Formats: sequence, C-alpha cells, structure tokens
Amino acid sequence: MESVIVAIDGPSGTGKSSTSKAVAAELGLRYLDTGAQYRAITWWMVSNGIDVADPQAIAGAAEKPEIVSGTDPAAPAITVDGVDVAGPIRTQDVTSKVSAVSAVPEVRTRITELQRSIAREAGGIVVEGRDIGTTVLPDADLKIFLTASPEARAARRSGELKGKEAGDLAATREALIQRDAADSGRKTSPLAKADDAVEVDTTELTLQQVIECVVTLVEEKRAAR
Ligand SMILES: Nc1ncnc2c1ncn2[C@@H]1O[C@H](COP(=O)(O)OP(=O)(O)O)[C@@H](O)[C@H]1O
Ligand SMILES: Nc1ccn([C@H]2C[C@H](O)[C@@H](COP(=O)(O)OP(=O)(O)O)O2)c(=O)n1
Repeated sequence: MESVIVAIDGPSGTGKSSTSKAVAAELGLRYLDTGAQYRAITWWMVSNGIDVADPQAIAGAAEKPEIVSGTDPAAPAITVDGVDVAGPIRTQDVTSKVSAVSAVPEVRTRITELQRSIAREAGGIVVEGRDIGTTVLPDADLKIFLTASPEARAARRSGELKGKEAGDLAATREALIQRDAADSGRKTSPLAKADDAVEVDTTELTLQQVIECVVTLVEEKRAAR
C-alpha cells in the first residue's frame, strides 16, 4: 500500500499493540510502538540510577540513551545503546515509572522527533501511542482512538502477567486507572482523542473484529484518495 500513515491512540489494554501489528502485517505497512520507546528511556533512567521523581534529573539525561526501534510488525524490536530491552521494558517496575518519565517535556521532545523521522522514512506505517493523532503526526491519513471499559482492560492485562508479577484483578485495575489519570493529566501532549479520530469501543469486540474494522477504515481512506 502506498505511504499511508495510520495513528492509533488510546489507554492501556484497549488493544493498540495487537491491532496495530495485525493491521500493519495485513496491509504491508511498517509498525511503530511508541510506548516501547517511552518504556525504553524509562528503563535506561532506572538502570543508570536517575531518580524518576526528579524531573530535572530526567530532563538533563534525556538526550543520553540511543534508542533504536525496529518497524517490522512480525518482529518488533527495541534496543537502548545496542542492548535488546524488549523483555526488561515490560516489568512492573518500568510500568510503574513510565508515566513520570514520559511526562517530562525534554523526554517528549526527543522521542517525538525520533517518531516523526521513523514515520517520514517508513513509506507507510501504523504508529500506536497516546499522542500520535494529536501531536506526533497530526496530518496522519487515518486516526483511530481505541477505548474499552476499565474492567475489560484490567482483565486483558492481568491475563498477560505471569508468575510472581500476576497481582489480583483489582490491583491491576487500580494501577491502570492511575496510569491513565497521569497520562491524561500531564501538561505536555497528554493522552487524548484527536477531534478527527474515529473512536472504536472495543469492550464487546473480539480482537479480530477490531482488526477488521481498522483494515476497512484504512481501505476506505485509500479508495477516497
Ligand atoms: N478486543 C479484544 N478482546 C479481547 N482481548 C483483547 C482485545 N484486544 C486486545 N486484547 C488482548 O488484550 C491484551 C492487551 O492488548 P494490547 O494490544 O497490548 O493493548 P494496548 O497496546 O492498548 O495496551 C493482549 O493480551 C491482547 O491479546
Ligand atoms: N505516545 C505515547 C506512548 C506511550 N506513552 C507513555 C504513557 C504510557 O503509560 C507508557 C507506556 O505505554 P504503552 O503503550 O507501552 O502502555 P501499555 O502497553 O498500553 O500499557 O508510555 C506516552 O506518553 N506517549
């Protein structure tokens, strides 16, 4: 497909990653997980002893790590200073700190530039995150905003956590709601639906139905061009 740009935003557990990967694979587009980039810079801050409660310290270090994102939807990859961090960025520790790190304007400026250059060079891409339609790629050809009830999102998320990291459903729901509030309430490019985004409530939909819905919307856009 010619260089179509699709922005998929929404809170945690709405199906952004699964949907974006599948849509990109089906339509022959590249794929970018921007949450993984914020997780990667958070992992670097933690690994280098930067206090995540100190925005100035975070701002001062924001330019230091080199973050490289792969854009193959079949094999998403992310490295920091050459180290594969695909696993470590998914720990509860990183998850609990990522909102604080990603609220720092210097971090957002840096990561946003990186995202724009990847999207520019991709020749067609699905980019998923929180501020893609509003801030990173306001001229995207199609913007989707995924939602789902907190109960559905918590159930999906806790189904993924294994072993000692698997807390109870109520704790997962609580942590998720707190992260939503932090991400939606920050000053710089908060989680928000763009005015021209199509909202899809996935609470009662299967993943396959969401994928089909987005593929249809992309194809309609393409036909209208
Ligand atoms: N519509 C859906 N119905 C049921 N489970 C879903 C649906 N969409 C996604 N999931 C599952 O929920 C979990 C979280 O999905 P993910 O794509 O990682 O969400 P996000 O990127 O928005 O946080 C995954 O295990 C995924 O398979
Ligand atoms: N475009 C983005 C993407 C993610 N973030 C921040 C805020 C999110 O809580 C974290 C983690 O995002 P991620 O998409 O990996 O989170 P989930 O997998 O949906 O739980 O990164 C952001 O600020 N802007």
